[in-house]
Amino acid sequence: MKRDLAGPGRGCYPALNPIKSLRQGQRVPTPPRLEVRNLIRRFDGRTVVDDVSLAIEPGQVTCLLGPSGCGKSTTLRMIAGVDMQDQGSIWVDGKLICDTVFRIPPERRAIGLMFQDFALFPHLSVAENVAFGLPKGATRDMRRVEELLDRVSLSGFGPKFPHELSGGEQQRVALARALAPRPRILLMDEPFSGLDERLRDGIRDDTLSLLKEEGTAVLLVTHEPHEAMRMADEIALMRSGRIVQRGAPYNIYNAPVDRAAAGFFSDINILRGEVQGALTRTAFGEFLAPGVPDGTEVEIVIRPQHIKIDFDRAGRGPNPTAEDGTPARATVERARFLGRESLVEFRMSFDNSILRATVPAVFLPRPGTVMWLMIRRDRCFVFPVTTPQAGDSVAR
Ligand SMILES: Nc1ncnc2c1ncn2[C@@H]1O[C@H](COP(=O)(O)OP(=O)(O)OP(=O)(O)O)[C@@H](O)[C@H]1O
Repeated sequence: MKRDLAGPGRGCYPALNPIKSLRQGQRVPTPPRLEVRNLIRRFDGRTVVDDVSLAIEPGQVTCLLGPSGCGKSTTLRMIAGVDMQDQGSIWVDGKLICDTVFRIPPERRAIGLMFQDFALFPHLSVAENVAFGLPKGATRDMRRVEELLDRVSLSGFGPKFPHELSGGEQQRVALARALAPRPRILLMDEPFSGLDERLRDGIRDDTLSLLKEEGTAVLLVTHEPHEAMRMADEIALMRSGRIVQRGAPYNIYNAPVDRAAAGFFSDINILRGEVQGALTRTAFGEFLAPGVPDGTEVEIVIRPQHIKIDFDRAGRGPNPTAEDGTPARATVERARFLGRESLVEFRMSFDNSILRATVPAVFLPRPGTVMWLMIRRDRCFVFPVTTPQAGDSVAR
């Protein structure tokens, strides 16, 4: 059945009601460039995408970030139209493009794709590769091709063939090819994963400025927190098929929703304690746990860079402060210089547990040295106890 997508009914963006809005003297809200609502996908009875909803504005880069197998690529494939959801709908500029009944085919979605294997056509020149998605015929807009090649710093490369280019150059051609038809939306699946580590950050930055210039709404899939922090206006953190947290990189990093979210972005230390009278006792003094019943175990998460180190003063540490709280005595187990920072592992006198601290300098105290540690209380997160995960340092 052919349906008029602009008209009322299923294809009409339900949040819009111009008449009502105008009566109230308000501006008509613009629908997001891309919106997915409650997408669900099951394979062999297993739910791999579980009620995923997202909205992306023009010029915005959203990163779908999560560990391998959490359902990121499957989400992208449904938006691209190469896989079908079992439930949920996909909307572009307020118009339905796909639900479980209605489906616009991939080639008519005006969505650009740049997937992991961005393979260029080997028998076509660079210019022909970039022109591939443009309307066919003699009038193909070669000015657009030249403009894009120039913009990805490959002007003059048009007559070359893909095998004559480096991996980074090929990636830039692939980006130009994806952007040539001016897609309203670009879906990128681990687009930088094949590149040399040293090249990546530069290419990420160049790609980001081009995407911003073009005003494209971008959904980028990655399992690398560093990449998401560098590229995203918004991160959607995904785990086991669900989006567990969404927000600006700063907010996701500084206000993680749970212990696993904190641990996804960096190494973490865990202090464990039992709540008694709304307080948890740790090596670093007492922490407030308001409203938590007595006897509940909680975890206090602290990143290694938020641990302060001080010297021993004949068996005493620094005086407690409001910001840092009570210092705790610890002995150096080992110290390593990692380039940008030094990583020092301490054994806590309080309970023999290990805590890791980083220092942005060369700092290599001898094993056995007694020192005092303080933790930035404003950088601690208190969560109910969950199962330990690889990489955690747990103190009790
Ligand atoms: N066609 C399929 N048939 C059966 N299972 C599938 C199919 N496609 C994906 N899966 C499964 O769905 C889950 C999610 O896969 P998906 O590729 O979306 O994960 P991902 O987060 O993108 O992982 P990665 O970062 O490793 O690419 C995986 O367990 C995968 O094995």
